[in-house]
Amino acid sequence: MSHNIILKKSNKTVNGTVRLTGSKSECNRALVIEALSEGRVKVQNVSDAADTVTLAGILRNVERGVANAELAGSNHGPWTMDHGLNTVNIGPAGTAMRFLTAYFAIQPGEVVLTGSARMKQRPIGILVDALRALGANIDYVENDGYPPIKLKDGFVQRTRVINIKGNISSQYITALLLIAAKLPHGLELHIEGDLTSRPYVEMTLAMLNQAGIQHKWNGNVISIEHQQFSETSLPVEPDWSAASYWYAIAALSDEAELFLPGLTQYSLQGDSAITEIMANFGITSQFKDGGVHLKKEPKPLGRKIFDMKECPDLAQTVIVVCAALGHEATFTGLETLKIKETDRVKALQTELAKIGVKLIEKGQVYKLDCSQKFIPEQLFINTYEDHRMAMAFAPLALVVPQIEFEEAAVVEKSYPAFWSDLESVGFSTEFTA
Ligand SMILES: O=C(O)C1=C[C@@H](OP(=O)(O)O)[C@@H](O)[C@H](O)C1
Ligand SMILES: C=C(OP(=O)(O)O)C(=O)O
Repeated sequence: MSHNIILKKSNKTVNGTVRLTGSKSECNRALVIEALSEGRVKVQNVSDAADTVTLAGILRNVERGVANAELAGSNHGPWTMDHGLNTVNIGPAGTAMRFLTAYFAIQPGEVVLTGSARMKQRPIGILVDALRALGANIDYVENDGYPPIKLKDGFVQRTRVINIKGNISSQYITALLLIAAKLPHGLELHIEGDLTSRPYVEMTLAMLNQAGIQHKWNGNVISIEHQQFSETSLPVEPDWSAASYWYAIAALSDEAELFLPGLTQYSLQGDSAITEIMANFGITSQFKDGGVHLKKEPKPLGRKIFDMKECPDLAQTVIVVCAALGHEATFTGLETLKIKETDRVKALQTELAKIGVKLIEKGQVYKLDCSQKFIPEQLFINTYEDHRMAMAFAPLALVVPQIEFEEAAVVEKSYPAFWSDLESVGFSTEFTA
């Protein structure tokens, strides 16, 4: 049953402490590393993001044995039995889809990996081509280049050198790096062209390193030899992408003092760049007491050019804040937004039009035009099955008296407590039937 949610805030002051769930990106890497490590690596602080819960459930079931009749026979949860084959449904979880493709490619047994309707439109051909070149047997079940895919038995490594395009999704590269140390001949990954979302690749290598896996990165070549994981635990930091919505709330408030425990200045998460971005909107970040304190300072607005290539998940947050403030900024690095949970560029354009703001595409550059901006009494925001559409527009409730969001549960993908956390600092929420 789906419910919308109505969000209001009667004043523009926001104070409080918000404990964010673990990073979905860190946690999904940690879970795959744990599964590959044969019991050596343990994850600490597992996130309750739905994407992570799904991935953890699948890996737990693999550990218990793919042929487990009870699980395979059930139509509930991620496992179903379809024409005698195990079908694993990862729903809308992009990283889980990509990481599991590499993971299952080198496991014994046959599995069909599928996902939500949107997942079937999110490309995976670059990763499948790379895995096939390595020696995996993979078939497309419906459309070439897209899930669902059938991962068959009989992986035999044919080469250690793989060329891969870097400009579509870094998740393909992470997926390959995660399995690299398990490959009998290791992996030498040659990244062709630009590398998008680079901090996510750095996060992967840093976490592998914490788990005892060494790498070399020279120019565009990353290599990992066949190696054993060491006995260790992988701690997961709270989610900086989730923190970005609190920075946006602070930016649209008159007065804000927020404490986000557990976040660190030298994070593995590239989205910690939100501290530097939001300094342009008068938000100071002070790292003390084991977390970050945000404070709104009365300052003129700062820079007007933002490149989101290294932090694409912050794009919606920052664009909505600029729109709300009438800050006519220019954005680059938005290319990959079109293949995420929805076409985020189109979704932003449609929803911003509801406050008279245009996001104008000129080749690789996007410009906000706020000349016709207006603040309505009420707003209805469509969310397109994209958690970040809901969360990025929620801070607007500091400016618009009442906002209704389609499908409140959409936020569960990465931040299940989002609405209750808003309530805890004085927003009012009401679910509609
Ligand atoms: O590796 C990861 O954890 C992620 C990488 C990014 O994707 P792309 O590399 O496709 O930009 C990001 O948008 C996504 O939310 C999480
Ligand atoms: C793009 C995202 O996730 P994924 O690619 O893992 O579905 C996201 O969380 O913004």
